[in-house]
Parts: sequence; C-alpha cells; structure tokens
Amino acid sequence: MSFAPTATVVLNHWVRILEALQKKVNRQSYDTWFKPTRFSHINGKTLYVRIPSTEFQHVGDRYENLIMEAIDNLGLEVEKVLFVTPQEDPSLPKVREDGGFAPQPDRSLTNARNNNARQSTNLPEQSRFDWNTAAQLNPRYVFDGFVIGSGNQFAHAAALAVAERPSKAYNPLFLYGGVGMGKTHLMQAIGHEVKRRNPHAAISYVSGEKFTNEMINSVRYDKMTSFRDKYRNVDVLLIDDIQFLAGKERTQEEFFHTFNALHESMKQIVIASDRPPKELADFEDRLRSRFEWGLIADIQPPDLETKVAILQKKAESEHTPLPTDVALFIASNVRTNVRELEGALVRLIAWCSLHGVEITLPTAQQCLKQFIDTQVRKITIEAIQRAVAEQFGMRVAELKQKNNSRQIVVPRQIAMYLAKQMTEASLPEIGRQFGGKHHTTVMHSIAKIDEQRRTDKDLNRTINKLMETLN
Ligand SMILES: Nc1ncnc2c1ncn2[C@@H]1O[C@H](COP(=O)(O)OP(=O)(O)OP(=O)(O)O)[C@@H](O)[C@H]1O
Repeated sequence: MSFAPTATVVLNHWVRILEALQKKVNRQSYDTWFKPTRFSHINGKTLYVRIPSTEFQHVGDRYENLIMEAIDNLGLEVEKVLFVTPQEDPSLPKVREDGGFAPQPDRSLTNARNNNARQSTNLPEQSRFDWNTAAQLNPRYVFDGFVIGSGNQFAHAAALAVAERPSKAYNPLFLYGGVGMGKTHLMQAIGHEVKRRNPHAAISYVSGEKFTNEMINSVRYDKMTSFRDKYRNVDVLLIDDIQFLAGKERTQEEFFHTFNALHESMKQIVIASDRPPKELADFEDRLRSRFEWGLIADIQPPDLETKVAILQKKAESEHTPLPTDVALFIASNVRTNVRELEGALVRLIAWCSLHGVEITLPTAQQCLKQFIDTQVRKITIEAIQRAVAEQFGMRVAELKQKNNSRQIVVPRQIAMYLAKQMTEASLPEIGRQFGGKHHTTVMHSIAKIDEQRRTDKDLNRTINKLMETLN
C-alpha cells in the first residue's frame, strides 16, 4: 500500500490515525480490526503497525482508502503502512521466530519492553493491550460477555472452575458442541481469567489447524526444538478444534507428547472440539483416552430465552437499545447458531444507522427479511431423509422399506420426528413419504423420539447435529 509523503514524522502516528479511523468505521469493525493493532516503529517513511495475527493482514487492503485519507488529513510524512505480526516485527526482539513468546524466564523482560513501548507511544486507554495475551486471545471473549443458559451452564461452570484453579480443578477440560455455540468464547475466557488473576501466567491459544501447520513448518525448517519449547513451556494450553488433527498421525504424536509434558508438570490443558472424544474418528486411542482423563462438558444450542439474553447483551455492548419484541423476533427466527444470531443483530444495527431510523419491530422485519428467509428456507422431507441416511450410513430407500430391524427403525423414527419438527407436512403426508406408513405409526414414532431425547444425551446430540446440518 503506498501513500503520498506529507508532513512531520512523529512517533505516535498510528495512534492519531486510529483516532481518525474510529470516527469513520463502525464500532464493531473498529473494535475487531483496529483496536488490537498497535504502533510498532517507523523506518524512513514506512510506518510499521503490529497486528496480533495473520488474520489481520487484510486490514491494509480493506481499509486502504480510509487509512490513506487519515494520513493525508493529518499531514503525516508516511509513504507506506506495513502490517506485521509479532513474529515479523523487528521491534519485538523477545518474540521467537516460530511465533511463540519467550518462555518463562524471559517473560518479565518481554512485559517490561511491552510496557515501555506502550508508554512511549502514549496509546489511548482503549488501545491499551496486554500484548502477551492479545496476540492470541480475542478481547471480547471474556466470562462477563458470556450469557449462561441451560445448554451451556455446565460447560460455563467447568470453565470457571478451571480458570480459578488451573490444573487443580479438571485437567484436561474437554469442551464440545456444534458450530458457533461458544466453545472458543468459553475457552478464551479461561485464558483471560487466568491472566487476570496471574499476569505472569503463560497462556497459549492455538487452533488444531495452526498447531498442525506450525508443526509441519517446524519439521520442514528443522525447528522442532523451538516448536516444542513453545507449547511445552506454557501454564495453560488452549487448543481449539482438535478434530482437525484427525488422521494426522505425526501431529497427533507430537500433541500426545505435548499433552504428557504439560499434564505431568501440572499445567492446564483445555481442548475444544465439535464432538466428544469417543466420536473423534482417526484419532489414536491413547489420545482419545487422555481427553477423557479430566472433565468433558458439552454445549447445547441455546433456548429462546438465552438467545434473547445474548442479543440484549450484545446490543448493550454496542450501546444500542434493543426492544424486547425485536430481540424475540430475531431469536425465534434465527435458528442456526449464536454466530448467526450476532450476524443478524450487527446487520440490523448497521442498517438502522445507515437509514437513520430507530430499531423497531417493523424496521427489523424489513431489514432482516432476506436474512431470515434464507434461514427458514423450506426444508423438505427428502432432505431430512438424505441427512438421516448419511448420518447412519444407510440408503434413503432403506428408510422407506418394510423392515423393522432396530438399525432401520431408529433412524426412520428420527427422520419422522425431524419431518414433524422441521416441515409443515401432516402426519399422513409424512407416513406416505416413508413407504406408506399409517399416521398412527408416525405419531407413535414422533412421541417415542420426543421422550427418549429428554433422557438419552447421545440421541439428543445426534438430533441437534442433524437439525444443524439441515438448517
Ligand atoms: N452464551 C453466549 N453468550 C454470549 N456470546 C456467545 C455465547 N455463545 C456464543 N457466543 C458468541 O457467538 C459467537 C460464536 O461463538 P464461538 O466462536 O465461541 O463458537 P464455537 O463453538 O467456537 O464455534 P466453531 O465451532 O465454529 O469454532 C462468538 O461471537 C461468541 O461470542
């Protein structure tokens, strides 16, 4: 990105640019993409800005015009703005080449450097970050921002216990649940809370994918020692989306040793996954069994009340009043996951501010019409049959056959139950689509699954998963 040279170079360029940008971009974008950035250094007419991770690299392209405009308006003598990760940042000598922060003995030095840098750049209050943490954790994912409901109560309590007594409460803590249910939020909240209680604690948050990629690079560039140091010298390891390691033998082997090293030295491990340990296919048994050593906590989809509370909490953090009827409207129409719920709210806030109107039920209905239409797009019985057949590894035709073996009956009953829940088809219509079953058979199947679902956690999870897939 190139910018025309202008006036005097001062050290707090980026702070001034940030102040200007804050007035131009919406709060959510600012908080997400700019707040975690910080001034690094200036070399000639190139301004280096530190970003927490490579995910932020698009900021330069996406906001190029606004950044250029701010530089022009401020009359800064800057030709180029370069966004660098802590690994790439030459002003951070204590960050190791493999992306890890220095191990414990060096930690105070790193902090001192960061503190000095922070003072010298005179960052505004809201840009002050603990970079040791910010490089890895999303500042929004704290316990305070997490709404507790029946579906996540247990996982929340377990996470809090771990944050309060790392390695003494449950080790490992294994969190699992569907897409966008708050696993990452909860596991990062543990990191923040541990750090709040003990600023010297070394926390590492890494996704299964990043762990794998870093390992591959370390093998390739002969840096296994520093890779091992990085993950075996932390106080708390938060590893997200562990299912990514499925079938990756070498990475699993490495993670196995990392796990053992941490566990033996009484360091906390928190793992998040989209499924429970016993359903992790292509995983070594020795790993799966270790995942079960501590506590396993699932996160179920939020009920309507929890969804309303989440929306209200998010609106509150945006300083936007959200009438209850609007929150109820969004919560009852967005059925997929919390991420989508947040997406609907962000869209509504942006739309209302753009059109200069208040958030009311009619404006919400108008603005979210298309969004919700896609959500409630017609789900057909055929689609349900396909999803169920795939889930149980059978053919759709088998669901319709006159076969009363248990392997066929249970999936068929589940499919009928889903057809009743997710389509508007009548009982006779459902019966017809399952090989001409009588409507009383359909009724019996639905009642049976409805009852079993309350007590059988595995069944309940399978149904939730199918609903998620279909949605
Ligand atoms: N109970 C909750 N209270 C407040 N916010 C929540 C809650 N659950 C989820 N969220 C929000 O929903 C979004 C998605 O959550 P998160 O990324 O933690 O989901 P996830 O389970 O890790 O999903 P994935 O499997 O896709 O990684 C986040 O912005 C998170 O803050």
